[in-house]
Amino acid sequence: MKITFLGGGNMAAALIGGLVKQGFAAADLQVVELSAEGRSKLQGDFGVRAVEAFDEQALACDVLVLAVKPQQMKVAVAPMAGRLDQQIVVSIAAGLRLADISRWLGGHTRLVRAMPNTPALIGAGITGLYADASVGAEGREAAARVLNAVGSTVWVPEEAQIDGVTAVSGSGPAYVFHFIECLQAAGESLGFDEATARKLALETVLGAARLAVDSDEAPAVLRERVTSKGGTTAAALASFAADGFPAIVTRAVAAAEARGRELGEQLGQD
Ligand SMILES: NC(=O)C1=CN([C@@H]2O[C@H](COP(=O)(O)OP(=O)(O)OC[C@H]3O[C@@H](n4cnc5c(N)ncnc54)[C@H](OP(=O)(O)O)[C@@H]3O)[C@@H](O)[C@H]2O)C=CC1
Ligand SMILES: O=C(O)[C@@H]1CCC=N1
Repeated sequence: MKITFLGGGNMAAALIGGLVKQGFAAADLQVVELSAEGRSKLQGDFGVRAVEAFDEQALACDVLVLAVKPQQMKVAVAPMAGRLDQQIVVSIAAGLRLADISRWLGGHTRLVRAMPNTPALIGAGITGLYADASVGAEGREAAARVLNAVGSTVWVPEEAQIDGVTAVSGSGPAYVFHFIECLQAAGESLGFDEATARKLALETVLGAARLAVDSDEAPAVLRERVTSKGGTTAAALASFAADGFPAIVTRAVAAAEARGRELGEQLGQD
């Protein structure tokens, strides 16, 4: 399967790195990337063909992954308008709706919306997928194959739910990194040096996530098992509750979802 990426930034590099690690041949992967520095990094790191603008070779792919920023998409896809045929086009852009992308592409409808996340780089991504009704089983399989190479996938039945996936797992790694930063800073405030505090925070998040993934029990049950009555964890969790932690998370995720919808509405007017 030949895959071309439009845009070779953070997320495309995570996907390409993941695909290469999973055994996809670099010769089957291409990138169209404006920046010369970006192109030479992708060529150097992964051995993929990287070009500045679309040419026939870049167009001759089975799957075209649109990986530029939402605000760059309309201009970036213009050179392809009316030149696509059987390619499955997978947009990973936050917010952008398939109807708008289809219009910018001159009416191409073999479109899939995907929302991956950066752990794709280590094969631990999670991607939400939604396909236009005109995409058959083969097209859905092709899109899922790309994303399954870098982690797991879930299909959602409504396109609007991709904004929810974006808010939970697309942006989610940043929330977890932020929590790690805060836990490390809290450790440093107790007198640990930076390296020790980071190790304590990182290994805790890694171990807890692994335990939760491996367990049949709900995270709430695992949490209760750490929480001795009248003990230290109970004191910390009471402090979280007093500060409204669940509501803080709910509001943050709602803000991300609303921003996705807003981006789609604003940029779709063009
Ligand atoms: N980062 C993440 O965790 C995730 C991002 N996404 C989505 O992925 C997309 C890319 O995000 P991200 O990788 O972070 O962004 P980046 O800005 O890192 O990557 C976009 C790349 O595309 C290049 N580019 C811009 N215009 C063109 C063009 N016309 N032709 C070719 N290349 C072009 C940019 O160059 P230049 O910098 O010079 O403009 C840049 O290198 C976004 O739509 C985002 O919503 C989805 C899931 C997770
Ligand atoms: O912040 C963003 O808009 C993108 C989409 C999900 C993660 N990064």
